[in-house]
Amino acid sequence: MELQLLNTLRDHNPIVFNIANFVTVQDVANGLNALGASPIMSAEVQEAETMVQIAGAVCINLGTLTTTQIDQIRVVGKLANQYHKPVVLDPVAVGAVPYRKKVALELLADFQVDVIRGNAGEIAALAGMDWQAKGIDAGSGQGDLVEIAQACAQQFQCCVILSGPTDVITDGQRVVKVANGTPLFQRHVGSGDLLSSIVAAFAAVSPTDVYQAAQVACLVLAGAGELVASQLTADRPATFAIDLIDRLSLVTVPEIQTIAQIN
Ligand SMILES: Nc1ncnc2c1ncn2[C@@H]1O[C@H](COP(=O)(O)OP(=O)(O)O)[C@@H](O)[C@H]1O
Ligand SMILES: Cc1ncsc1CCOP(=O)(O)O
Ligand SMILES: [Mg+2]
Repeated sequence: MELQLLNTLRDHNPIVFNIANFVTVQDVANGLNALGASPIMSAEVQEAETMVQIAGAVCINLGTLTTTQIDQIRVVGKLANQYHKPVVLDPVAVGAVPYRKKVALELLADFQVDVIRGNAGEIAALAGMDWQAKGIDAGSGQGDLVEIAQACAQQFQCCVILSGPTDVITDGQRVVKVANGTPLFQRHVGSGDLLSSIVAAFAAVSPTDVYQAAQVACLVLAGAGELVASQLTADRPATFAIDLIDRLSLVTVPEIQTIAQIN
């Protein structure tokens, strides 16, 4: 895995254009900034073309979608394809809310995304596979996570990250698993949103190999979280979230390499 991409990202400080949800927008902005990217959020379709032009990549989050935002997303997605900017889609809660699934499938038919990043409930829903999602959370199911992720990637001709205790990253054929992390990620709302935006940041500095960018993003975030958790003496979700921002700013390639659990 090309972990040096972390240093490349910090050298280039790429602009990441986020269509964010209103729950976690500040966590996402601060997380990207700490890592070494330059976040910008926009909800205005009139400035869509400029946003896409100045950005290295686009992250589209469906967490608090509105009809106006869906129209903006459609314009932004098509512009990103036209300007060859990588697009990451975070299909928040499509496994639990049929309307969201319908919207996500329509958007996926309107423009090409490079990476879909979701939890098991979200990726299974897009792949049309059986799963019991629970709100924004993964929920439960019996299916094989690698098969679900591969089916989703093949259906939408893109990379898929099915995140959770182990992140499954696939381009539809090849599969890499990152087993790092901490259960504290699940105790903080917005961990998945941050991962999606970090994937976009790495895609901005690796636009010709988003599969590689997806792997590095998963390892850097999960590794940083694991390092934070190893210093906490109790279950402290708020402290975890604060310390994660600091760690994203300080973490080095050798530190991540030492703890990497990849297969
Ligand atoms: N139980 C867990 N153990 C380790 N890491 C986890 C665990 N649950 C989630 N993560 C990590 O949290 C991040 C967000 O993933 P996830 O919780 O699946 O997204 P979402 O918040 O969208 O449901 C990922 O980096 C993932 O590796
Ligand atoms: C609580 C909530 N409601 C709509 S979006 C959102 C945040 C989802 O964040 P994540 O999927 O990263 O935990
Ligand atoms: Mg999520």
